[in-house]
Amino acid sequence: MLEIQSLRKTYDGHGRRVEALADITLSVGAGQFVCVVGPSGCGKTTLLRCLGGLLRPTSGEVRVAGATVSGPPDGLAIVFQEYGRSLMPWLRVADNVELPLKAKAIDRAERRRLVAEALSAVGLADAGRAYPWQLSGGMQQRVAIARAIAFGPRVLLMDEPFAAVDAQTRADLEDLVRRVWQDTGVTLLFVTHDIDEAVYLGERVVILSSSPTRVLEDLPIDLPSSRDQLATRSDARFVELRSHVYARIQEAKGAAARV
Ligand SMILES: Nc1ncnc2c1ncn2[C@@H]1O[C@H](COP(=O)(O)OP(=O)(O)OP(=O)(O)O)[C@@H](O)[C@H]1O
Repeated sequence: MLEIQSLRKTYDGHGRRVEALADITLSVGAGQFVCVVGPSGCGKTTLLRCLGGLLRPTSGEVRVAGATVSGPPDGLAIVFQEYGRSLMPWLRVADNVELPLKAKAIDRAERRRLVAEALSAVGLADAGRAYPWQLSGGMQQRVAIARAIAFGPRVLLMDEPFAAVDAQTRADLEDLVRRVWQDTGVTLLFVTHDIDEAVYLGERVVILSSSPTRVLEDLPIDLPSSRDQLATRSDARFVELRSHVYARIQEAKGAAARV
């Protein structure tokens, strides 16, 4: 479903040249849940932006569902970290969730049904008439997730979506995303700097190197598909996998420091 071939992205400007991505090759099959981790500043957001058609690669190719990405692809939704900036403060919650649906050829009754279903899936069935600023940060992020679900994407990209919420809310949102993935069969690429989160959520964890950024390792997560915040995180295999990812990232940071 997602094909990234020899992707390179260099930013040029104001006398500063940054090679954000050196050479990334990666593919994600339909319905897979892949997490991407890497040292700070290694280009995780740049990678998602190239996939979402928001940035043009310097070279290489990105394909979504077989088509080369040259602008935002059909059937692709993105959830960003800054929920505060991604929701329209002057629109009620239900209208925020409905907004992207207006671009689709579906009638108002069906749109309303999809909105109600998505809000109920994220536990906000009774918040439709509230304004985003009347909700807590975790609730606002759930609205952003509801908006993505209601749209019915084939591909969902998430860029550190839970970085700004408290630990308890974060755990609830992680389980919510696993549930949405299992219920909808959406292809999910989830960027995070949190190693535990990546191992807990994904079927694979792709570890990126420091700049110049490449794929250091594509690690299958052989944990049972039913995950639980307490049982999974104390499982010996979970501890082994997270230690492995941690060691690889430390190694990458060490290699970068020696350059
Ligand atoms: N618009 C831009 N113009 C110039 N340089 C940029 C731009 N966006 C990102 N960069 C640079 O590209 C590199 C990768 O940035 P990016 O935000 O993709 O990394 P990241 O892995 O998501 O970072 P973090 O883990 O801190 O969120 C950084 O060195 C950053 O300074």
